[in-house]
Amino acid sequence: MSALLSQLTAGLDDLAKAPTPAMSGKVLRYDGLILECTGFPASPGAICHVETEDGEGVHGEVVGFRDGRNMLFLDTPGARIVCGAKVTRKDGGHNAMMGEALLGRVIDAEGQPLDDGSVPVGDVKWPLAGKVQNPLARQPVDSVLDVGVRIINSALTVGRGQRVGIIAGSGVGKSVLIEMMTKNTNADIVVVGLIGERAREVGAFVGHIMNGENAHKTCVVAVPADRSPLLRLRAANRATAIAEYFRSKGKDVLLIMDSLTRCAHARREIGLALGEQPTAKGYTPSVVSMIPTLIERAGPGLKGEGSITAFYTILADGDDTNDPVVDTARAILDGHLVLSRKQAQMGIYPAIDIPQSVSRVMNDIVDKDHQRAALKLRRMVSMYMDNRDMMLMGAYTPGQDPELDEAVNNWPRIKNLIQQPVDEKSPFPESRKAVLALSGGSIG
Ligand SMILES: Nc1ncnc2c1ncn2[C@@H]1O[C@H](COP(=O)(O)OP(=O)(O)OP(=O)(O)O)[C@@H](O)[C@H]1O
Repeated sequence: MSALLSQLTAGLDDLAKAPTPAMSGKVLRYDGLILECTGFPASPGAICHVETEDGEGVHGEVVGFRDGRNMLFLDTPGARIVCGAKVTRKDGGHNAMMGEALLGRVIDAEGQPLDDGSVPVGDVKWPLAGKVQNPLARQPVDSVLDVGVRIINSALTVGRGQRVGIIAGSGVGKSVLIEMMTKNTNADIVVVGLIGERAREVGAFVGHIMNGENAHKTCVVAVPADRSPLLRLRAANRATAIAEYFRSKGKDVLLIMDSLTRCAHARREIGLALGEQPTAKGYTPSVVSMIPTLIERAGPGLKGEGSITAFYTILADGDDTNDPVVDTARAILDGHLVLSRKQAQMGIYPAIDIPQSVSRVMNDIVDKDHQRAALKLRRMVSMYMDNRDMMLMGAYTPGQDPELDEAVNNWPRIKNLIQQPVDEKSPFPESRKAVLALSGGSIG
């Protein structure tokens, strides 16, 4: 017995004397963005500190290793790094601290405050890349999430756990729409990821949503366009991780990611810098795999958990709705809202193009009367919009097509249903009543 004990003690002593693996290396190659250093144990996603000539130091994320060397993508492109500079591994690359302290706060990709408050201190460690869930164990999407926007609640009803794209060109009212949802939803928690937007816009947007009645249950993660692509992707992961954390606590979370396209651009920048082959519109294969990975993290939770209802804004450059990001996202999302420039030009806001938009879960979560009324509204809008040019030319004569006549006669009421000022809230029961009243269903 005593021999075994002394053997064990000796073993422990040896272990204590063994050299700990070096957690630092020296810069060998640097092209202004990607850095290679002598290898040390660090998996992709780990954060390292790199010494700079001016003594400030910068951070980089390990994106891989090759021939025994670590490759880092820097969060400060063009930093003054010299050959042989020291690279040291830091903690905190893979996890983030979560807790109630995040609510009512605006933070950056690293979890540092962008508002006037102190660093929000969480008490639970959560992986930034998310926790893998058994898809079969997830709850179904079977109840309505009230987003407070009449046309969405009534004609494109969103379910708790649904993932929806907002596809739009520039300046057609995306930001105002997400501001309305953020302020008016009845979700328990709202998480907004502002990724790669203009800094001025970020400030204005945060100012608006953090003054609403939902501000106390809202967390914003913001990284403007001028920051490194790495930070932009980190912010998207952090926002999703925060939503996952609150879902695991049984909360129904509304996650808004503005924009998925800028996340794709960030991934493209990193992929190209690492030598990936560009495909359509310069997007690299890693972009196509990143989009489903990010979107699949949202959705309903496991039994006893809450849900993440997610909206991803997708920029249709030049109003091209066949963009690869639009295509990839549309295939995996459970619905999309297309914002129409034509409708915005007519001054009808929110400029949601009803015939082109779809909520794939609506029929599972609303009653039959509501479904019929929404379908009728869709037909009337489509009829009116398709024949509008003819009417403007004076070629429309009533009495030739009863469906078109009905759409024309109802147009002022349809417009009233769609139009909603920024500061107006339209709860789900009221929105449902409005569409049933318009389409002649029983309101009951
Ligand atoms: N519900 C609304 N009621 C009245 N006006 C609106 C509404 N929604 C949008 N607008 C008008 O549309 C303009 C553009 O909206 P917004 O800034 O949301 O567009 P965007 O698509 O986010 O633009 P960008 O692509 O530049 O970020 C607003 O300044 C406002 O005049």
